Amino acid sequence: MQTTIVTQVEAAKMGLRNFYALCKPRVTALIVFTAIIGMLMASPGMVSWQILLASTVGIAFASGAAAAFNCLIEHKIDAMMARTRARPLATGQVSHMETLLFASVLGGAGLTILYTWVNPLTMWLTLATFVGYAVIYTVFLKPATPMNIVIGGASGAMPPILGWAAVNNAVSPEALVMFLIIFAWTPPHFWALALYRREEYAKVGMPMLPVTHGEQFTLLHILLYTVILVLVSFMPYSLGMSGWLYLASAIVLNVVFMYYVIGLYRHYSDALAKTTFKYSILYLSLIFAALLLDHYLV
Ligand code: HEM
Ligand SMILES: CC(C)=CCC/C(C)=C/CC/C(C)=C/COP(=O)(O)OP(=O)(O)O
Repeated sequence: MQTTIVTQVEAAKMGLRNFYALCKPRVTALIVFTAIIGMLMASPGMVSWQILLASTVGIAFASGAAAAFNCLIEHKIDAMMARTRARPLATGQVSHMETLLFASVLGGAGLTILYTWVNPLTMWLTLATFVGYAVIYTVFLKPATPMNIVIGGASGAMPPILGWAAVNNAVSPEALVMFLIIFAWTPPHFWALALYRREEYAKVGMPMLPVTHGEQFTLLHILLYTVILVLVSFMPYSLGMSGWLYLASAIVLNVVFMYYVIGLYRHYSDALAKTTFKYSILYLSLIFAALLLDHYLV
């Protein structure tokens, strides 16, 4: 009897772990972080905790559901790539029906929370973001063009706009600047990974830039988008949205990013591409943290 209960508890824990993994938790965490900064930047003072809580939960649920839909649509290619083969759908630990139900309930709950406790504008923008990633990017762009992530990156860049809209019920130039930072950051972020994973993408027939146009062309594009990122990252300061603390942080973060990207362009290695990819995540986390610190301290 006791053994049966223990087994059932273990099975339930395993089930929860699988559904959690479907939400791509670490990516969703950074997405939600940028959304929260969008909320906090939207007001000179403190934002009401009810709006903060409802928006965070609503956006997190919608983002997790979008990731789960992506896993559902891509389970076959996920099963063929070393990086993704342990995902619960690829291993068969959760079924297609369970995933569909989970993603629908989670996404529906997220949108309902946003509509009811935040505002309809945020709900509609989040729905558009959801469709942009789960349908436009995953179904149409990803298998069709090496520019998939440039266009699809618009969905990943939306969270600060969602956060801003949650607080102000509007979209403003400051929110667009934060959008632009993530939008310009996405190509170096993804192509650094796609370079050292290019054989896997080629094997599953995904037309990622290193597969279709080769190493040197991809490196040049990483470099060009990083230059755009550097320019865009100074906009919060030049528009008077942020002060010296942000400026100093952006300079340091940009110098390091350019150092990696130029190094990669001159002497490519998988190890340096991996370091650049990892640094891209640190870069985005810190530049958004700097926006926030500057907002409250300077
Ligand atoms: C179309 C846009 C994007 C593409 C194609 C992309 C692609 C990827 C890929 C392929 C990985 C590796 C995941 C893994 O190994 O499981 C990854 C990791 C990651 N991405 Fe992105 N990404 C995009 C946008 C974003 C955005 C907008 C954010 C956050 C604001 C983000 C944050 C992260 C984080 C935190 C990781 C590390 C995950 C981990 O360590 O498990 N990405 N990205
Ligand atoms: C608020 C809201 C609805 C946000 C949705 C936007 C969203 C979840 C963007 C995530 C971007 C992402 C995980 C890209 C991974 O690329 P990939 O899917 O090509 O990577 P993979 O090869 O690891 O599956």
